[in-house]
Amino acid sequence: MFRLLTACWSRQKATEGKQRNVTIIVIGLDNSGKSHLVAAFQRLIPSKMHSEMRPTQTTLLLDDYQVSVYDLTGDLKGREKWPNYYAEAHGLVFVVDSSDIARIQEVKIILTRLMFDKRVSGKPILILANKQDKKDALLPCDIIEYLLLERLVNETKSMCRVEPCSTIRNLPKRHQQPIVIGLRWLLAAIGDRYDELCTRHQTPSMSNISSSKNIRGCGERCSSDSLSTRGVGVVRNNHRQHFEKRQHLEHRQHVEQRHFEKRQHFESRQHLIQRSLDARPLKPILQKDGFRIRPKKNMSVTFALDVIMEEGECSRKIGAPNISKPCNSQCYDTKTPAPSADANLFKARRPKKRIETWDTEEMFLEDPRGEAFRSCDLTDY
Ligand SMILES: Nc1nc2c(ncn2[C@@H]2O[C@H](COP(=O)(O)OP(=O)(O)OP(=O)(O)O)[C@@H](O)[C@H]2O)c(=O)[nH]1
Ligand SMILES: [Mg+2]
Repeated sequence: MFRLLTACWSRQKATEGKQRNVTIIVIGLDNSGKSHLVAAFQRLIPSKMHSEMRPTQTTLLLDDYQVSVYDLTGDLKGREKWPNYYAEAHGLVFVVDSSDIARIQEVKIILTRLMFDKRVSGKPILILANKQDKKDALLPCDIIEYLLLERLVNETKSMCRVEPCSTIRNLPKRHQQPIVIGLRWLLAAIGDRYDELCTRHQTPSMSNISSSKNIRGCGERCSSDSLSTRGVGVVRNNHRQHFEKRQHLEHRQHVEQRHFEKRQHFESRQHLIQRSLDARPLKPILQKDGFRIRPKKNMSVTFALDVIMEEGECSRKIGAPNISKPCNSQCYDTKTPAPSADANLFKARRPKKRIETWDTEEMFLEDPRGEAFRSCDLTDY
């Protein structure tokens, strides 16, 4: 009995030891389904911890992670508070109402600004194309094309996955699987760069404090030095003045150079943001010869930064110039098996295929000309 208890205790200790604390923020426009998503997390993930300490925060236990999920409101007032959470977050979940085509331009503006924020750039982002149960919902390929996501990923170096889903309760469980699959992908992406992401959210404040201290310390030292040299010969004084003048000049040149670089960086960023915000008409994406084009299969798409990855795997060479292009015609592998049964949902597994299909046959119209997948070829732009 004693041995059994000791074994249990040491196993518990070992589990605690390798558990990682992760912070994730859930954002997106108001009414996109963020709160429903968090409720779905709670329902689908058999976690022992559902902290009710703060209404916006939920704690989940999944695989080796203790995940603090912050559900932030998406109205204008709520959006003002988002930046307070950026530095803290290891990864982000961005929820899109795929059925609200009228607000897709707003989504584009918000997402572009978000991904270009220096506290967010480089962090993994899971984009959930929610409300796929609705008849006119945009598919991931439509959303990717309209948001110019491939370009955004390339320029901001944030790994990204688009997962179609539905968060409402009364749908069959298999329609909610992508939620957990997406979260697993996000956690795996965070786990691969965990130390870097942890230091990153400490670094800005720490370095600010230490650098400001250094500057002040240096200033104090200089003034005391100059006091101590008063009264020494005029020649030495001249030398010193000359030296200080030179130092001052060099410092000014350095500051000007930095201003110039900052300005250049700012201008190029503005240019990129503006380019990304240029609206592209949705009509050609959605219509062809008067027919609404709807592929029968709905699927998730992962953007990596270097090599083509398997689903759930993450890039180790962040910052490499190329990204994989999973969203081209070859990648829409219609033979890919549908996600496995519910029983496998919570097993820590790494499926073989990168593109996950999700059968939405009953939700979409038939494609009368069999041309559905043409509209998804992102290699054209
Ligand atoms: N059809 C359908 N409706 C959904 C789905 N998810 C959420 N909704 C509906 O969308 C509405 C808004 O959902 P919420 O979860 O409150 O949205 P939110 O993003 O938290 O909104 P804010 O907190 O105001 O930013 C509700 O009426 C939900 O019933 C979905 O998957 N399918
Ligand atoms: Mg909400």
